[in-house]
Amino acid sequence: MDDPVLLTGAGGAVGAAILEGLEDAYEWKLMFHSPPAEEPDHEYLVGDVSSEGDVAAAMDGVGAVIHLAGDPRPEAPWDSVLENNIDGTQKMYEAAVDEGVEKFVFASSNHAVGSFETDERTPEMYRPDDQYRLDGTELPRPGNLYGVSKATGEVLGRYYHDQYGLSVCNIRIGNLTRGHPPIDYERGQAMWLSYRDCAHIHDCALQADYEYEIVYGISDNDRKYYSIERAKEALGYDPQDNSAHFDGEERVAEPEP
Ligand SMILES: NC(=O)C1=CN([C@@H]2O[C@H](COP(=O)(O)OP(=O)(O)OC[C@H]3O[C@@H](n4cnc5c(N)ncnc54)[C@H](O)[C@@H]3O)[C@@H](O)[C@H]2O)C=CC1
Ligand SMILES: O=C1O[C@H](COP(=O)(O)O)[C@@H](O)[C@H](O)[C@H]1O
Repeated sequence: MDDPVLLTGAGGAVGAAILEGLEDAYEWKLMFHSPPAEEPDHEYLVGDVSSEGDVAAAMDGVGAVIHLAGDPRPEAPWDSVLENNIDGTQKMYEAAVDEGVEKFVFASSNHAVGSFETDERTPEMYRPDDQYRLDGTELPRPGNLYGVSKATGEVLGRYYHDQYGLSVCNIRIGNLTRGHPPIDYERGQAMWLSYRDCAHIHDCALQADYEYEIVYGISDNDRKYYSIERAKEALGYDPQDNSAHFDGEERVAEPEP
């Protein structure tokens, strides 16, 4: 990727993981919602993804997009997800087409499929010996309006891929936490995404050749109910971390060489 890569939501947690891992790997153009506390080392702008003008300015001159900006709260109300997540994502896609962007990577979520976690399947599906897997070919099944907005983002990508030819990768991100997996939270450990695996999967999504993909963005956890096979096949994802290698905050095993 020779052209700059636009990273929206650059001031957030996922943005931090990506920038920490890939700081020097790309020419970044960062979009913040409010002025950053410290002057970034990269080109940046402040704007809102629901503003056509801000989005056009952000998209100017970029060859690829990682779109993270939005309301990330599972309990977010409809008004907010409609404006920040759905309308914002549609404006991003429209501007990406106008700019002739090649690749669009969208931060989807485990919450797009949250209703697969039925009373009958839980908590067993969160455990290492359970074989239940979602693999990205299933239809969305959101458990909240935030999940509806993420499923809608995936469908917007399908439309812009089919009608305008953009390469689109939807990463259904699990639970990103810094340093160690969530503690006393089986579900969170099953969908843990470490900071370095988060940077790596986004790197893969910028480098690989694909048409339209939906993949799960989790580390290679012993506990899992999301398959990472498609991310491996389509993107060359090779995660290094596993929530089973931790006892609380402590790493108790190293990744396999
Ligand atoms: N952190 C996680 O474990 C997961 C995150 N995601 C998704 O990844 C993306 C990033 O999440 P986080 O970094 O955790 O959230 P965050 O809240 O830390 O970062 C989101 C950023 O987007 C910005 N933003 C919000 N609305 C905006 C708008 N209208 N225009 C411009 N910027 C706006 C916020 O100011 C914030 O800096 C979100 O789309 C979220 O839904 C999905 C699954 C799991
Ligand atoms: O999509 C998201 O998912 C993570 C994990 O979900 P949770 O229900 O286990 O909290 C969440 O932390 C994050 O805020 C959200 O954007």
